[in-house]
Amino acid sequence: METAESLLEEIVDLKKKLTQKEAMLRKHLNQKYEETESGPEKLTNIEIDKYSRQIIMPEIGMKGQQTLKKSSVLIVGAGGLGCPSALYLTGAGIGRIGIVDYDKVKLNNLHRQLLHPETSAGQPKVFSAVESLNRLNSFVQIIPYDMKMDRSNALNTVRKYDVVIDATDNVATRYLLNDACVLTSRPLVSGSALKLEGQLSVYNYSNGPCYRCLFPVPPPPETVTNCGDGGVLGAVPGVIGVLQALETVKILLGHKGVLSKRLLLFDGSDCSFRNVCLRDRIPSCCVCGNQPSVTALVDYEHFCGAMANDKHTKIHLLDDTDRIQAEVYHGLCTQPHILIDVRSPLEFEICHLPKSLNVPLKDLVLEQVIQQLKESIAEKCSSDNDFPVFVVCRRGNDSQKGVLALRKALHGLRVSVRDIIGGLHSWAKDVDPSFPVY
Ligand SMILES: Nc1ncnc2c1ncn2[C@@H]1O[C@H](COP(=O)(O)OP(=O)(O)OP(=O)(O)O)[C@@H](O)[C@H]1O
Ligand SMILES: [Zn+2]
Repeated sequence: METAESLLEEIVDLKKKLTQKEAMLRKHLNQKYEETESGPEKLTNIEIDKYSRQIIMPEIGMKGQQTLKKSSVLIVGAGGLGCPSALYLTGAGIGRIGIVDYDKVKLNNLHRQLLHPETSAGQPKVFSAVESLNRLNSFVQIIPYDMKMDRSNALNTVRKYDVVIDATDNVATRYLLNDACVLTSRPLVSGSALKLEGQLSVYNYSNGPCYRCLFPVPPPPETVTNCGDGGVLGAVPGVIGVLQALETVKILLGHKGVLSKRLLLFDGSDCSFRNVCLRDRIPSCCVCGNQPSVTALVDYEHFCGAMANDKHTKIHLLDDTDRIQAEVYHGLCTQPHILIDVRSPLEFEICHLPKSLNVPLKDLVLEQVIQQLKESIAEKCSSDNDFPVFVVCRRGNDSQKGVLALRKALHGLRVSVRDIIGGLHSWAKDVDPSFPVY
C-alpha cells in the first residue's frame, strides 16, 4: 500500500528524472539556437514565434526584442515583488537575469511568492526561483546568488547588470542598493507593498533623483512595519512587481515615460493609482550630488539603526526574573491568575490560549480598561500573596511593553506582573505543538 513516505520517495525520484529531462530539452533547444545564430542578439525562429505578440508592437519590433535579449537585469529579493518581476522579465526574453536572496522558502510566503511551489518550502529561494523560471523560458539565462546583498558584494554584482530591481523589504538594503546604483550608474527600479498599498519609482535614471535625494535620513526603525507584522494581500505586491518588470523593459528599450521623478501610489482598497511628482535630483545630495561625500558603500545597518532583513529582533526590556518560560506558565496555569494577551483582536481570533483576556497593547493606557482589570483582580484574588498577572503576545516583545504599562497602571496593587518569554511561538514550540503558528 502507498504510504506518505513511499509517495514522498517516489516524488523525489520523479523530480530527479524531470530535472534531467528538462536539462536535456534545454540542451536540445539551445543547440537549435546555436545552429541558427549569427550574432549574440540574433533571434531564432523559436524565439520569434515565442515573443511574436510583443515583437509585432511598434514600440518593440525585432530591434527591441534583440535589445532585450542583449540585456541583463538584477533582481534583489525573490519574495513578493521579486517573483512577479522575474516571471514577466523571463517571459519577455531578457537575456540574463540575476536573482539575489539569502532566505529559504517558508510556508507563509507561498500566498504571494508564486515562483515557489509548496514542494520548495525549506529550500533556498533563489534555487526554487531558478527552477521555476527555467521551466518558463529556457532561452533566458537565470543566475542565482544565494547570498545577502551587503557592502562587500553589492558593487561587484550590480556592475554585471544593466538595470537593478529593488524587490527587498528593508530600509538598510534600500540605501545599499541606491548607493550601489549611483556609484555604478545603474537605474534602480524600486518597489514596496504592505497590506493593500504599494509604491513604485525609478531612481537614478535620466538625471532624476536618487533615493537619498528624497530620503536623506532613514526613518526611525520603530516606525517601519513589515509584512510579517502588518500583513499583505498577495495580489498587491503582484501588481507592483509586474509594474517593476514593465518599467525595466521600458528603460532597456529607451522608452519615454519611464517612472522617474515620479512616485506611483497604488491603493488596492479602491483600486486607485496616483502619480506624485518628485523633486529633481538635489545637487547637494551626499551620493548623487555634485560633490558627493559618500563615494564608497558604507555600513547600512549602522546608518539605518536596523538590520538588513525584516527578521524579528528580540528586545530586552525586562530582567529575566520578571519573565517566565512557556513551560513554567503551563505548570502554573491551573492556579488563580489572569493572562492578558496584548495582540490585536484580529490576531487573537487566529489563536489564543484558554481563558486569556484580549487587551491590545495600545489599550493598556485606557482608564476604563484598567478599571475592569482591577475589578477582575479583586474578584479572583483570595490570598495575601501578590496576585499573578501574566502577559503574552506573539513572540515575546510586546508582552514586555505590556508588563511595563501594567505595572504603571496597577501601581499600589498587590500584583506580580510577568510575561511569557517567546510568547505564543514558544508555547507552540515547547508546550503544545498542535498550537497554530503564524
Ligand atoms: N540584503 C538582502 N539581500 C538579499 N535578499 C534580501 C535582502 N534584503 C531582503 N532580501 C529578500 O527580499 C525578499 C523580500 O520579500 P518579502 O517582502 O515578500 O518578504 P519575506 O521576507 O519573504 O516574507 P515575510 O516578511 O512575510 O517573512 C525576501 O525574500 C528577503 O530574503
Ligand atoms: Zn541623490
